[in-house]
Amino acid sequence: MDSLTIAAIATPVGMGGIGIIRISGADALPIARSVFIRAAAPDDGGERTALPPVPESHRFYHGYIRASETDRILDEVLLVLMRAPRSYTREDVVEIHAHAGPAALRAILNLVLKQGARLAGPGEFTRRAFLNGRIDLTQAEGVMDMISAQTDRSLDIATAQLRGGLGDAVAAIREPLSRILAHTEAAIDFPEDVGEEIDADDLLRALTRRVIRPLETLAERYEDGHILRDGLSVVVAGRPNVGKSSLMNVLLRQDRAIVTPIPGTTRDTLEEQLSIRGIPVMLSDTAGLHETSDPVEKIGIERACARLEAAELVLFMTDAGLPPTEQDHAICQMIRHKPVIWVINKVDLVEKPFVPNIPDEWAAWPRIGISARHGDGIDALRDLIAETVLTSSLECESVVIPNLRHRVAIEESLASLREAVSGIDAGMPFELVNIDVREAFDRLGDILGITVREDVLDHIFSNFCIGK
Ligand SMILES: Nc1nc2c(c(=O)[nH]1)N(C=O)[C@@H](CNc1ccc(C(=O)N[C@@H](CCC(=O)O)C(=O)O)cc1)CN2
Ligand SMILES: Nc1nc2c(ncn2[C@@H]2O[C@H](COP(=O)(O)OP(=O)(O)OP(=O)(O)O)[C@@H](O)[C@H]2O)c(=O)[nH]1
Ligand SMILES: [Mg+2]
Repeated sequence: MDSLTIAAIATPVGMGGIGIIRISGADALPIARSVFIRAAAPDDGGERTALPPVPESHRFYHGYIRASETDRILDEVLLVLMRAPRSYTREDVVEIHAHAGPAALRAILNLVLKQGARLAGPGEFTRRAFLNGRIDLTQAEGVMDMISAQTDRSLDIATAQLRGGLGDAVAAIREPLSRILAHTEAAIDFPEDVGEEIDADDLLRALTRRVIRPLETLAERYEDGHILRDGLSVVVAGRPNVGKSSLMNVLLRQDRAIVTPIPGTTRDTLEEQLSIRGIPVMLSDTAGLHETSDPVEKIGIERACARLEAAELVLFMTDAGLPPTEQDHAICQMIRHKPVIWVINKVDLVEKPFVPNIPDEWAAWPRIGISARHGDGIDALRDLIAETVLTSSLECESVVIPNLRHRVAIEESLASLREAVSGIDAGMPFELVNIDVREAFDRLGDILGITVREDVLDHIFSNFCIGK
């Protein structure tokens, strides 16, 4: 990566009150100077002036952006300089706060680029913050999650990560591991000095207690983090016509799915993201499950089954006015190992829902009567979903493992540590054990971005938006 000064529009495209152009690098100030003139301040005798030779850091200057060739004023702006290292990237940063409008901002950006800045790549400001040591890689990833967070809970996770929660947890495990590593390496390099002193039992105890167990605890939190980040996969399943699509619509508060009295209305799987009591949910409506010879319906039902396989919570729906059928029992066979809420729909049609001698499995599921058509019981259903999710898997702690990259690194680290342990148990020489310990240590370094490869960095930051 080059060390050129970079620039980009930092605010969203579109119309808004204010838009910000951000410039970072050694030339940020000279570039800003060449495009900016200060507004006439009364105590300057009404003269427009250039920026002072040494502008104050973190102070707003009021003025204009001027194209030097044409002398044309492009916009009235506020400009702020943040002197290295007291800036987001730890380089000199200049922000131009202009009127937001796609054309206006682009014109200013073009001017800045003409003065020698390069257009920033996706996430490049944050990448520089990382490379210059202001934040670790998990914090950089937290920045990204923060931007894409759509619900309060995913926001909580991103904020914790941004503050360094995960990074600190990993660093706290990496630290004792580094001491163990130093020890085993010394044993190799100077066997006559320390070789005798290393006690295999002590080593095993330290590895297990200080490293392996804390790492295992951290790994367990991945699932929770993933749910809060990508949304819990909730699938509505049941026979045709029980009201699945109606429930989808009422939960989404919009007419998303087609609803008709004709069984077999929903043919394909529909999927929408929503927030239920602050929990991000990916909700799927599926084709009614039953035996059919219709080839289109068949495909829809196959898709529904595939979706059910992957579901993290199933809303199993029956019709309050109808007795359970063979079909219902077949569906239950499919979902019996999953968390299920039994949703009895159309309670508006009956005095009492139809629940005669149901199988044990059904009886064990939390059950709720609703009317998807009239909205009865929907709030209670939302509560029940949140409660089921929170009590079954999600214990939202401040430190969770939110992405696959982290999980893979932790799993690899654990695998190497277990190798090391069995090596020590088997009385292998430290030279060999040390290879595994070093490997485990490096995988933890990957999480923080200490030992991570350039192409991995490219991949992570390519998911960012330009200007961040
Ligand atoms: N106008 C503006 N608003 C913004 C940002 C920005 O870059 N510009 N941010 C961009 O994401 C966020 C705020 N995050 C920031 C994080 C660190 C530093 C920073 O300058 N840190 C230095 C020095 C801090 C100090 O002296 O107080 C450091 O930590 O070394 C700035 C912004 C959100 N709002
Ligand atoms: N009375 C009453 N009718 C309902 C209720 N919920 C849905 N319906 C009606 O039941 C019929 C079927 O509803 P859908 O939501 O299309 O049912 P579905 O389960 O998606 O049906 P398929 O897509 O064919 O599997 C429609 O006529 C709805 O208006 C309810 O709570 N009460
Ligand atoms: Mg439907």
